[in-house]
Amino acid sequence: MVTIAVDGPSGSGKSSVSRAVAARLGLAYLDTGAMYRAATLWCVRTDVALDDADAVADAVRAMPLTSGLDPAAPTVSLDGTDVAAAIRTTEVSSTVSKVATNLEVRAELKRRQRAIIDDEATGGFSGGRGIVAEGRDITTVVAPDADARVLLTASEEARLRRRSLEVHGAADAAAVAATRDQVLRRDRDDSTVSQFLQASDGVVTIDSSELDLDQTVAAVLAVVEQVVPEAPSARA
Ligand SMILES: Nc1ncnc2c1ncn2[C@@H]1O[C@H](COP(=O)(O)OP(=O)(O)OP(=O)(O)O)[C@@H](O)[C@H]1O
Ligand SMILES: Nc1ccn([C@H]2C[C@H](O)[C@@H](COP(=O)(O)O)O2)c(=O)n1
Repeated sequence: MVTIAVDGPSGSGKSSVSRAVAARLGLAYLDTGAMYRAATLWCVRTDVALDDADAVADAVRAMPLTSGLDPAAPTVSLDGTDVAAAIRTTEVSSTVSKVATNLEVRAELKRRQRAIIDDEATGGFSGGRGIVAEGRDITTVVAPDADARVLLTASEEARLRRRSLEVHGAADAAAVAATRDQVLRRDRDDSTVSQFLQASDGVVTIDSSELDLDQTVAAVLAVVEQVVPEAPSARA
């Protein structure tokens, strides 16, 4: 069983890179940001005001969330309904930090994330091979005992350009400006409860500003090979 933890700010490439690393190593893949997004959507759909911290925490503790761990096709569903697209709307992206900065919500989602990671040690999707989990507090709070811990960073400019291209299909000044809230303001709010802007002790930093996706995946695989020599070999 190998556990790989990846944290980083918005647009640093955590999800794309972690998915690819999990696929190459035959591991499960857990997108913890999707869990916070699903929690936000659940509150909206059950008419819970996001400013009511106690009501939000109660709603999240009762949330019927399922996370599919196949890196080739990760899924997220609420009460059996696929919400993969619904959790990526601008409405969810711009309000998710309200839920993610609720400390009772964090405790509940940490408990669920830990249970998923532990399940992969004995079976689960990977059949006991292990998992790549990514988010904001995986290297520090959820899995500080992970075999490999990586902080994936990129310059503000690179992160804005990537998110702008992804959401607006362009990276001109107007498109980048429209992306600032979802990247910079969100990081500012989220970093009040998690440490993902600087690496903690023992966490390896990879700066992807000047790397393309394949090069970044290769850099993470190289770290894994170095610090976890017993990890499964990467598939082509
Ligand atoms: N090294 C890279 N070079 C160029 N583009 C990249 C790189 N890494 C990721 N991308 C692209 O940047 C966009 C954002 O990547 P991704 O969603 O993986 O980031 P993230 O860190 O998970 O962001 P968030 O936390 O906001 O969800 C995607 O379109 C992805 O294809
Ligand atoms: N471990 C985590 C994962 C995510 N979050 C918060 C921070 C983000 O605003 C939100 C959505 O994450 P994304 O899908 O953009 O990676 O969830 C967190 O606080 N801790």
